[in-house]
Amino acid sequence: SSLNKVEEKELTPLQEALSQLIRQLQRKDPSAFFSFPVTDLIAPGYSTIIKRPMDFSAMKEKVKNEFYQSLEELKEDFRIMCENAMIYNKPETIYHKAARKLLHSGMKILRPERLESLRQSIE
Ligand SMILES: COc1ccc(Br)cc1-c1nc(N)nc2[nH]cnc12
Repeated sequence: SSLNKVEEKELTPLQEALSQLIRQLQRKDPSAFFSFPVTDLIAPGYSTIIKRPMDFSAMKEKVKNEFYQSLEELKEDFRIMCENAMIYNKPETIYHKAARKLLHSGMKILRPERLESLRQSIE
């Protein structure tokens, strides 16, 4: 109607699939360490050490703005996000350990066969 100024935009099949994958991945981050960008306040010097910051909110923004052209590009961002935490944080920290655990569970969710069948379902 003319009242709702903000147009409801339909999600494409790719956006639907990407959003579903992000939901599944976020469930593997119960502490929500990866929900939002890491700030230099939280992690001193982070922005000088980490060249390609990534977090789930940035991924969702990229889905919304149709930045991802494939499921693989999401997998790459997910890997970068986990690797950033393992670069900045020492191995004995909870963040390094959480990132390692998240990476392993995420790679099962994003395993090639799974993405292949999902890709075929949205072609
Ligand atoms: C958004 O980041 C956080 C939020 C809340 C809290 Br408590 C910690 C972090 C955080 N801290 C550090 N050192 N490294 C990270 N890698 C991903 N998360 C983090």
